[in-house]
Amino acid sequence: MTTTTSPLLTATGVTMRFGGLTAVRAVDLTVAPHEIVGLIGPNGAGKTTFFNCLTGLYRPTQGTVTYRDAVLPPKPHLVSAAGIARTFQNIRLFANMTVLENVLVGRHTRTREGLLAALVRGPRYRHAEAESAQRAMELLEFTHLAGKARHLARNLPYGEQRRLEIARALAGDPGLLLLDEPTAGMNPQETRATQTLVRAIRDRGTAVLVIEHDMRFIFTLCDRIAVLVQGTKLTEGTPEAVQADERVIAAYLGTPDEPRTSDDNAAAPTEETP
Ligand SMILES: Nc1ncnc2c1ncn2[C@@H]1O[C@H](COP(=O)(O)OP(=O)(O)OP(=O)(O)O)[C@@H](O)[C@H]1O
Repeated sequence: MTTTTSPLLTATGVTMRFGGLTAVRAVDLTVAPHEIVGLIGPNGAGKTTFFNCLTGLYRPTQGTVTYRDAVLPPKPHLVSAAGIARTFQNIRLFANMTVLENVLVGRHTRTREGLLAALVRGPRYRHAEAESAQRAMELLEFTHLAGKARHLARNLPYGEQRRLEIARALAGDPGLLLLDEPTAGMNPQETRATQTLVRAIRDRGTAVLVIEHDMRFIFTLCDRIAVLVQGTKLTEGTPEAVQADERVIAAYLGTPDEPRTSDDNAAAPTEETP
């Protein structure tokens, strides 16, 4: 579903250098409301580094990222407060907290009650707390985890832990969700369920940008796909166009290529440590 409305997210000329290594080079990308955009590329292409530039974990060496027309500051908490949520390649749940508590943690960007209010536990705080709990339960229903709300996160099967991560990311009511390899380690059934879930997330009004190595997943799910190779955007287009592009096939098959760019006089890294 490609739309003509103005983009939610616009990355312009995003470059990220680590010393002499240019991990991401002048990448432009947009995500429109109601879009599912895929980001693919061989191992080490710069996909996660690019995500880290979008979500404030890294301050890009060059380039800007805007969300709803405002330039995003390179601070993760400000990016999530602005309305962008993400999941990570490796599971990052609070293993010894319940499923419900994990989602409630994700609500903190939406609740404005401070520490004092929490200590006093006045009516406004209790109202906010009840509202958060209700919203968290709705999200657990949506992700088919409501029956496990009181279970410890560490006791969930792998596929459900990944779904819980998505539920937690959605708890801040983001306008854009970034998923980093959401189906890694999943069996085919779990992968199909994730595909259905991502579509449902989009249908509820949250745009999605997804990194994934599972090509069947990406090509059947995304409205548009961008291909990164050695830090540079090789091409971008519909799944059909990208699938038919011989340069993409060559990049994956590993035709002899130029070595990764190494700028002797590159600037020192300016990223924040994640
Ligand atoms: N913090 C860092 N410091 C130095 N180099 C880094 C850092 N993070 C990533 N790199 C390098 O940048 C390049 C891109 O890595 P990145 O993890 O972004 O690729 P990727 O496309 O996400 O790979 P994969 O598909 O394997 O997850 C790699 O050469 C990697 O070694």
